[in-house]
Amino acid sequence: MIEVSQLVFEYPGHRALDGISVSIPAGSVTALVGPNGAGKSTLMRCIAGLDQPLSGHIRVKGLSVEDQPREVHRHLGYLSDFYGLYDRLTVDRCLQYSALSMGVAEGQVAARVQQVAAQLGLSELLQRYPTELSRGQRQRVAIGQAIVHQPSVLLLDEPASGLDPDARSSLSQLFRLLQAQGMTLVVSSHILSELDEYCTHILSIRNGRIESHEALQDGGMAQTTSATPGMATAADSLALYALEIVPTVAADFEAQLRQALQGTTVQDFDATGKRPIQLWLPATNSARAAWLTRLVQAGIPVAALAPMRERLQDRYARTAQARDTQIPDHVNQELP
Ligand SMILES: Nc1ncnc2c1ncn2[C@@H]1O[C@H](COP(=O)(O)OP(=O)(O)OP(=O)(O)O)[C@@H](O)[C@H]1O
Repeated sequence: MIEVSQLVFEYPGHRALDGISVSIPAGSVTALVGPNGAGKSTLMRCIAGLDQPLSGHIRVKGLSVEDQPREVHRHLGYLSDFYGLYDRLTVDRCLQYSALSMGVAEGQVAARVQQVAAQLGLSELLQRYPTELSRGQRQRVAIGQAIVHQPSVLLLDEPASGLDPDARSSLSQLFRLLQAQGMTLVVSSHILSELDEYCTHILSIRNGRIESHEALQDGGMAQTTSATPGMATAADSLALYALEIVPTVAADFEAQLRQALQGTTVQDFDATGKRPIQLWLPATNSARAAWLTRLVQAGIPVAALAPMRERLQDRYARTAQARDTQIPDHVNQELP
């Protein structure tokens, strides 16, 4: 749906994107993450055709952003991190204006505005002016403006900043609904727990380069990964599981459990049985079954084993840890 190839973008004296190539599949919800200054907003602006890259190409729905920006805009919604609203137009007028400027046929504008207002809980606010709205309500109007023309791709830069927990939760629901309707979303946020709820992919960038781009399995409900992100083959891919054991009082049980789990990457260990042990197991059923058989034969009273989703926060930290422990190429070159 979005194809970015060898994208380079420079601000005067600063290279903000340094050879980004990525393919974002149709119907996915991609969390765009990275530290401050990584290049997230710049990448979104380039995809939206608002900034002209130095080199490289972007295609949205097969259309070239460089050559056909107007056509691309009809398929694309964009919410900037610093969005503006027309304070002298009512909410109704703001939405109408966006719809018309995005090419919605005049006869369909009123219906589209009503539909978007209902989706975003703005129906009661249509006759108000943006200056009379709370921050969260203004945010919803801005999102309404971005989706009123029913784009197939929606780019949202920090959409939940300044929203209260209720508003964040209804925003998550809205994103899930839009995805279910077939929309492709790219959402940047520093609040990983918020992205956790609805993302299917995580795209991590740093210093203008892609650090990792991974799919979260089953729309994110469970996830396979490798012990060393980015270096696994299909055969050695691992998935995160929750292992429940029957609470056991035997004095040497903890040692017995640790012994049985040796060689397995354990993310959260608890020998009391009060909370599940989180651990990485082979993603293939046969290999996992063999592991489980050995565990039971070792006398561990297994009560349940269930796939679980790794929190984005943990995944992000793990990727960063793997990066920090890798020996850079230039260090290798200096070795005798
Ligand atoms: N107008 C500008 N002129 C010069 N440099 C800029 C400009 N805008 C951004 N930059 C630089 O480009 C880099 C990427 O900025 P960008 O806003 O894309 O990062 P970001 O990942 O969105 O950061 P944040 O999480 O803080 O919003 C940063 O180093 C930033 O300082």
